[in-house]
Amino acid sequence: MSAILSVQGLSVQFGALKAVHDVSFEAQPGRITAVIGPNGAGKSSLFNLISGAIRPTAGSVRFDGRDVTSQAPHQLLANGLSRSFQITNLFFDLTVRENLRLAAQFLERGRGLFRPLVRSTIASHRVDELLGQFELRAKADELAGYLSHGEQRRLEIAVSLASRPRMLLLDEPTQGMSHTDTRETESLIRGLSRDHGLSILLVEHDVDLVMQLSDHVVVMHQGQKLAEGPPAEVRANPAVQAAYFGEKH
Ligand SMILES: Nc1ncnc2c1ncn2[C@@H]1O[C@H](COP(=O)(O)OP(=O)(O)OP(=O)(O)O)[C@@H](O)[C@H]1O
Repeated sequence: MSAILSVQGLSVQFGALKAVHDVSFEAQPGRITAVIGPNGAGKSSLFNLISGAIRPTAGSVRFDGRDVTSQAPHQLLANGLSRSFQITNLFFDLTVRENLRLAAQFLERGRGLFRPLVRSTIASHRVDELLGQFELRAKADELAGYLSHGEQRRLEIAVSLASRPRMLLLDEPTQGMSHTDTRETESLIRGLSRDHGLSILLVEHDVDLVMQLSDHVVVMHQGQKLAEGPPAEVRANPAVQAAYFGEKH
């Protein structure tokens, strides 16, 4: 199988600090790949490098065989790579439906200015589909700002998927969630991969979540890749235990 995402020698330096140093890994299509590591390991910086928020000092990011290094988020989206932050993509003073509608409008790009009816049907259909898939139909006409935290995170993921990307980058998708919301989000993410064939890269500090959810785990430590492999193998790695799991207990 050829990788959908390939990160090669990626590095970023803030002053003297090598926040990410020479990190390489691949993510396979339709699989859930996770990046974990203790506080300050460089996870967020790596996420920002891949999602185009910051530029690398060295290295490259290839998506679906194409060099996308330093591409802006909207260019990445046009190439099929979407990212979901922690609720920051939402407009709180718009309804759930309006938030989805705005994101789904991306599907109508390039279809010509003079075909408003066709364009509107495509976006409406996608909104309807997402309301059902993310169990937000009952909340469709509520303002996003009035939703519970868990519902907002669900809407945020739905917004990220509105344009039908092939890969989704998730930054700590369960941060600040209740236990119940975390379990629901976990099964939602699993469903996106298993039932919809979506490729997912998630950056997460919740080790238990990562171990249950991921097909492949990349462990970061002090800006570098410490290990990678299937969850059970990574968990059993003595270097990982010392650097990461050791810290937890
Ligand atoms: N824009 C920046 N300017 C300067 N230093 C930064 C910047 N962003 C991150 N850092 C530093 O780079 C290192 C890695 O930070 P990063 O946030 O990537 O780690 P992390 O693994 O996501 O940590 P956490 O789990 O605590 O969020 C840290 O020492 C951090 O202080």
